[in-house]
Amino acid sequence: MNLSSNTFTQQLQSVWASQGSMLCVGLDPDPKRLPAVFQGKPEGIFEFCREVADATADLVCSFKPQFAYFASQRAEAQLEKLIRYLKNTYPHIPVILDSKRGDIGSTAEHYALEAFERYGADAVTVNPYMGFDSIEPYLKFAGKGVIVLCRTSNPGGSDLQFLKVTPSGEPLYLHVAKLAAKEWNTSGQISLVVGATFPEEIAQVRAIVGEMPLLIPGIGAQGGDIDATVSAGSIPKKAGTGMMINSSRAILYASSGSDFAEAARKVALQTRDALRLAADK
Ligand SMILES: O=C(O)c1cc(=O)[nH]c(=O)n1[C@@H]1O[C@H](COP(=O)(O)O)[C@@H](O)[C@H]1O
Repeated sequence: MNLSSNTFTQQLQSVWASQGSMLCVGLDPDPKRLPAVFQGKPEGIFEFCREVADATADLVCSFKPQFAYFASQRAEAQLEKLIRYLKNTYPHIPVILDSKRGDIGSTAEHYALEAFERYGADAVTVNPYMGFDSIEPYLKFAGKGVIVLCRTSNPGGSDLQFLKVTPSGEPLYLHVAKLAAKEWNTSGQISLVVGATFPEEIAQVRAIVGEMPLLIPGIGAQGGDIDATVSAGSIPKKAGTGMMINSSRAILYASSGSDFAEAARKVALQTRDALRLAADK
């Protein structure tokens, strides 16, 4: 295990305890859905995300800005500014850059520099399809979190992730979970993505990975069931820990009016409380 202080995993342990929340608010600023006041404004994307973050910061265990929403709008500078703002204002809340990168080692080195040095994220999502040498460059950044796609929340995830890949008939997503937990995670930096839309698979993954943190998108707009998700992903005797359960659109676009921040807070509060209730069952 990595013993350097304030690692992503340690940040998570502290924030689960101090905030009493497993909610991750996803920052996916869709230009078509931004409230009118931000449309066409030079730093409208940054300002929208900042206001939602300020309205929900006491309710979350992490924030997860999604890279594509910024890059498609030529708003990488606003993403940099947003992560800097979040880290300065809420240093106890880990920021996950969701960019789902995956490439050969020499290129992955630059994706890792992008995530951890340019953007200053605490963790990044990565695609394991190209194997360990495509993940290794991220692990060289001691203490940073590397969140590997395992069983994704989308329906098409089954196309490949369910293929049986071992003589014993193990599906690919469980093979990824095993590799990640038993071979790749020598420094304790790895977490896995499993979708809230597939609670049975969350339980299978949890059984393999022990106490490894899970990023679980798919509640809210994708319809994942909160009770089933929390029950499947819980760590025995450690209720309220082990999961970053993401909701983006249901919180960000709870209202398209001038009350968007208040409405986002209301949905975030309901979601955090539903997650807490489920954990206490
Ligand atoms: O890695 C992710 O965050 C991710 C993995 C996955 O399997 N499914 C998934 O929806 N996501 C991301 O989680 C967010 C879900 O957004 P909502 O469906 O609006 O809550 C989006 O930013 C997705 O890109």
